[in-house]
Amino acid sequence: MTVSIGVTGATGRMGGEVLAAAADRDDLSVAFAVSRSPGDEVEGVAVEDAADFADLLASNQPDAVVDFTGPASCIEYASACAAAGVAFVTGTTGLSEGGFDALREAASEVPVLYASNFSRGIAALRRAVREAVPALDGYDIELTETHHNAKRDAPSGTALTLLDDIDEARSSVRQTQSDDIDEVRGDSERVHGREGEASRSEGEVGVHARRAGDIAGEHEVLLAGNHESLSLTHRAGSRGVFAAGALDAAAWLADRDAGWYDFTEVLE
Ligand SMILES: NC(=O)C1=CN([C@@H]2O[C@H](COP(=O)(O)OP(=O)(O)OC[C@H]3O[C@@H](n4cnc5c(N)ncnc54)[C@H](OP(=O)(O)O)[C@@H]3O)[C@@H](O)[C@H]2O)C=CC1
Ligand SMILES: O=C(O)C1=N[C@H](C(=O)O)C[C@H](O)C1
Repeated sequence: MTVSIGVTGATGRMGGEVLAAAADRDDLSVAFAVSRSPGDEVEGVAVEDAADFADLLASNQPDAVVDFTGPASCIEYASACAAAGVAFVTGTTGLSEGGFDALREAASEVPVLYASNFSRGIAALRRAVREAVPALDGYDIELTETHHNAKRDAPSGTALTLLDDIDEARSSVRQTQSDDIDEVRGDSERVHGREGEASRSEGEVGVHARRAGDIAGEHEVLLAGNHESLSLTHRAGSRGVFAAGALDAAAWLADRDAGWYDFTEVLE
């Protein structure tokens, strides 16, 4: 069965990658693509007006929509998909708490899959981090992400996901050490960059965002103790890895029930 998809942000960096990757697959077809600046073709697909998104959903009835745009438009596209009964895959980062609430609301109507990073390498890095943090309990942790100079949000969505993984791994360590729930709870202090008098406090996680050139995406989690350190690093060589993962997710999500899904489920 061929899964048909709608693509948003077609004139953007990721939109173009998604259309290029879809053209190479025979399990997927592109029903339509939209942008706020329609007109030209991208990867041989006519780019239609984003203002007509709801009509395009109704007339094409795609199995899923793949979205890499911005926080405001992501929510608008998700609610249109919820109204039309179409599955929604998004990798858009920079969403606020309210934005995630709106996405979860859409998930009560249709299947929704959000991932801050659609690469298999980051999925493996996350597993490695969740293993390394308890194994190196008490080590200092610093997270550095590097992206192209046009990225809007900082820290990256992936960095935020990794920080949550670190907190979760640390609280599972505390759980094995204490029965007192107040001692177990609590996220690490996140220190974004350092300047001047800024000595390190125990347990904080340093977070560093670099923006330069056309780097597709790099994330490093550094764990350092006395006389040893462990550096876990992922480098995306091109945006194709993200597009491939998002299309895998769309193919997987298309016939699911309404609900909130995770990219790790696609990889199982
Ligand atoms: N999860 C993952 O694996 C990955 C996630 N991303 C995320 O995907 C998103 C898009 O990245 P990228 O393609 O590089 O960005 P671009 O700026 O190149 O493209 C975004 C496109 O979205 C459209 N858009 C619509 N509304 C908005 C809005 N309110 N704000 C911004 N753009 C809007 C724009 O097209 P138009 O105005 O014509 O509609 C634009 O072309 C980002 O949030 C990025 O962090 C990126 C790579 C991988
Ligand atoms: O904007 C990007 O380019 C990327 N954004 C995602 C993020 O914010 O983590 C994923 C990837 O690193 C590329």
